[in-house]
Amino acid sequence: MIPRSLLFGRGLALSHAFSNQNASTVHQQLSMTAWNLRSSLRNIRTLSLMSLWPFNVKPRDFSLPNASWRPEMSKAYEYYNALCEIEGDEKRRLWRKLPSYNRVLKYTTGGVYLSKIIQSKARLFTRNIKEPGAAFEYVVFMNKQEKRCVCVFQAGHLLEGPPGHVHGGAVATMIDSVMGTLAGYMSGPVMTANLNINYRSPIPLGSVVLLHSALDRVEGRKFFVTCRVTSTDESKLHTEATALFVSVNVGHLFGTRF
Ligand SMILES: CCCCCCCCCCCCCC(=O)SCCNC(=O)CCNC(=O)[C@H](O)C(C)(C)COP(=O)(O)OP(=O)(O)OC[C@H]1O[C@@H](n2cnc3c(N)ncnc32)[C@H](O)[C@@H]1OP(=O)(O)O
Repeated sequence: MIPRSLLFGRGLALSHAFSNQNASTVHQQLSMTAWNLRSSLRNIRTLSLMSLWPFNVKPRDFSLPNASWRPEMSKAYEYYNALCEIEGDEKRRLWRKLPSYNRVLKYTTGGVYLSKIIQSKARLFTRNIKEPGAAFEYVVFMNKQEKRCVCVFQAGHLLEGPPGHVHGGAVATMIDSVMGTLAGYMSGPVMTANLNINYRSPIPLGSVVLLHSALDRVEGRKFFVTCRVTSTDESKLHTEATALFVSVNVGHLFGTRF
């Protein structure tokens, strides 16, 4: 049953509308009531879309182009996207564009620290700002055969560190995410064990850069990965990094080793 407070927002009730008001006020209030009813139904629909049931909504793919992308971002995207379409045969394609969602898993159980409410509210750090272009705008292209990937990254205004430039932590976040995505793509679930970064030149806020990441070597569960952040024409080096990722079982990720 729909609660009365939802149907008649702002305390507006039909009985009240008909008792002491003149006709035009009654008409106005009836319109308001209809409006409230419509907006309540909209609310209910929104609530159902927000539910934890995993199969009712197609999640937004944040890696697709949007209006906030600068021409340089679109150009780099189109370049790598064209590489993805070179081979007709799906299996023989060297490059793949990875989709990107704002949740790692729709709903997970078994975490020792997370309540179900926190789990349901959890969002991927790099995708938790909905406003297009405000923060991390990026897309990853993967080349599994060559054990490398390229990420096109446009740094939004919310990522400021030094005036007019991107925060070093935001750069580190992107580097960790891209290297982690590569290691994870090659091996399954991984965690960052070690990350070393050399900042060579600051990245202007709002600019577009490329992150080139490669799998250097594998030793048992250890995946050694490198990353270079450059301008889109690759003439300028912004950042260099190396990292160690250790493959883990799913239980480790959720805090329950089984
Ligand atoms: C799944 C869904 C995917 C979704 C995609 C979303 C994309 C987003 C991607 C986002 C990505 C973001 C990613 C994130 O942000 S991950 C979040 C940040 N990372 C962490 O919180 C990790 C915390 N650490 C641990 O959990 C454990 O220490 C790990 C799992 C790393 C290892 O503990 P474990 O008990 O399992 O293994 P082990 O201790 O036997 O060690 C194994 C081997 O590793 C060597 N070793 C360990 N540490 C170091 C070190 N610091 N330097 C050098 N070596 C080190 C060690 O000597 C040994 O070598 P060997 O003796 O065998 O030779």
